[in-house]
Amino acid sequence: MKIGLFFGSFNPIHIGHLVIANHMAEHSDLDQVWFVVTPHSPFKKKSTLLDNYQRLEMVYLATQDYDSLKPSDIEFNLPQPNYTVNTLAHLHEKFPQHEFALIMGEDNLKSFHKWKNYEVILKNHDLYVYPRISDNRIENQFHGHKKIHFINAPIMELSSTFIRKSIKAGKNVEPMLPQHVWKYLDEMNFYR
Ligand SMILES: Nc1ncnc2c1ncn2[C@@H]1O[C@H](COP(=O)(O)OP(=O)(O)OP(=O)(O)O)[C@@H](O)[C@H]1O
Ligand SMILES: O=C(O)c1ccc[n+]([C@@H]2O[C@H](COP(=O)([O-])O)[C@@H](O)[C@H]2O)c1
Repeated sequence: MKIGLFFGSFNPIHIGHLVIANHMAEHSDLDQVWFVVTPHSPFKKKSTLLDNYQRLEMVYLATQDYDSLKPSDIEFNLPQPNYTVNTLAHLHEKFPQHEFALIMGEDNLKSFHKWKNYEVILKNHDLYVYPRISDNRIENQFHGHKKIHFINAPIMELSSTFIRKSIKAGKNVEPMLPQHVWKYLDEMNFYR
């Protein structure tokens, strides 16, 4: 199978993530999309992060009704911060029968040259890039690259940061979250 990996903190997972992942599964040659819950992203502070298993539970709740979308805890037992190149090597060993591609927003492609061993990632994997509004420009080396595929998914300008801040300020965020996720985080009093 060809599997697209959507890496993120998912703190919490929101409708934006789900729309992009579903679009990739439905409108590209990817058979499945796995949401890889990252314990500690290399460029992010850990301070506002919920526990790994609580973030995984929310991804599970968001994806349970979709056959082609799956949660993954593959990074939970790998060294931190989690470098994607290491995770890809680990996945290749564990699932030699699958082909793994990376899903990322245009914003992340603009800083992709700062990722650990990004040349190795590009040598061995396809990148599926969706549009995202952001500053900066895509490096020349990535224009017309045969491993980089631009997929015309809808632009969803939501962010987990905005959702967390809104909850803290007592605002209603229900429409921005998959329904089961909203119920769970409301019951658990997360981000208040
Ligand atoms: N609204 C969105 N549309 C498309 N991609 C998104 C959206 N929000 C986040 N992403 C991308 O999804 C991946 C996982 O996102 P992440 O969990 O880091 O969410 P985030 O909403 O950007 O989080 P935070 O606001 O906490 O930094 C990242 O590659 C991020 O760029
Ligand atoms: O491997 C790297 O050097 C690297 C650097 C930055 C980000 N990443 C991955 O990209 C994912 C999205 O990053 P972020 O910071 O936009 O949440 C994150 O979960 C990491 O898995 C990976």
